[in-house]
Amino acid sequence: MLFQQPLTRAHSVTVRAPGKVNLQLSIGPLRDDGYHHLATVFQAVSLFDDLTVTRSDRLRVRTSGENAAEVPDGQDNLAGRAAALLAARIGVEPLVDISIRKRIPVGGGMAGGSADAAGALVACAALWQADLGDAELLALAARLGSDVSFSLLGGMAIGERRGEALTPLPVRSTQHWVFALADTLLSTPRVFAELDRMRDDTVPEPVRSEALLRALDGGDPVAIGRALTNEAQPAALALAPGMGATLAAGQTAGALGSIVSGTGATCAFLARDEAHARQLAAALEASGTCRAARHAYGPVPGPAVIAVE
Ligand SMILES: C[C@@](CO)(OP(=O)(O)O)[C@H](O)COP(=O)(O)OP(=O)(O)OC[C@H]1O[C@@H](n2ccc(N)nc2=O)[C@H](O)[C@@H]1O
Ligand SMILES: Nc1ncnc2c1ncn2[C@@H]1O[C@H](COP(=O)(O)OP(=O)(O)O)[C@@H](O)[C@H]1O
Repeated sequence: MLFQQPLTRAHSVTVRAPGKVNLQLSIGPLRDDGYHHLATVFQAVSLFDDLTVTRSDRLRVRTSGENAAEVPDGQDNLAGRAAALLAARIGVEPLVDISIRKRIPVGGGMAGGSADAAGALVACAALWQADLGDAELLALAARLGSDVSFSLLGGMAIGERRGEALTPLPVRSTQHWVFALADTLLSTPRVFAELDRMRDDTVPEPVRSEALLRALDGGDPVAIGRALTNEAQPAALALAPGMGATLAAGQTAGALGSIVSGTGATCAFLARDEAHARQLAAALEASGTCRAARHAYGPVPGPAVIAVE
């Protein structure tokens, strides 16, 4: 059992849930159901949201931290939806206060909402001593959003279909990243719609990048940096052109790879090692092309219980 940590009548459970970056994002044609087939390589990274779930008389969600005002409350919040879905599945009332401390940039292409949903599944499963297997928890995750299954799994994985069909990848090395946080938020459906608008009718099915998988196998950061690709990037740049200057600043400062994270608006820069990442972060902040630059590393495990009361 990967995700469940049964507890005896705890009052509250705190979980730490990581964000993600896509090292490859290949996007097929628009499907009839409004989604796109993907071939992506997800990596969970050390930018974390902390989420505390406490027994209560009703379902509430409160958010604090950067851009908390942009995050909805209650069942519009993905963490609230996750708690309600799990409660319905196991036949209990979703009577919990969920308090989220956000560090993953909101609308940043780093799956913060999905991290919170996955964190809520783990925390509530522990609080309610839910007797579910990993496969069933992953299936609940997939119903909440395309990215939530990976947010639950953590580590590194290939994602296919909507992104929910996962093949875990072995971890051969640690990557050090700098994430340049933007002043703007980007909406995932808007970026996909812009991509569809920019493309002609002959979009091929997405394919896994063998070059990236080989580079990850070898663990050489220079090769990994060269193999980073993101087909959503032109659409994200069309909607948030300011990211162009951020990407250029990272390249000038010596990043091994510079890429929009998912559908943006965060830019991700690969560094040689931790010291190089700290230099890059300082150079990006000095460039004035982003709101802030954060060092993080990956892969890291999925949501983990860090406190029980
Ligand atoms: C693009 C990715 C890449 O990892 O990440 P972000 O940049 O948002 O972090 C994900 O696929 C985002 O996953 P997630 O945020 O869970 O998306 P969902 O809630 O399932 O879908 C939101 C909307 O995005 C579009 N969508 C999402 C996934 C997919 N495979 N095809 C799509 O076209 C659809 O318009 C859908 O209505
Ligand atoms: N717990 C949550 N955290 C962040 N955003 C959430 C959450 N629940 C719902 N949302 C909504 O999802 C939108 C995008 O979520 P987020 O995961 O931060 O970005 P992205 O999809 O770019 O990775 C937000 O603008 C917000 O309206």
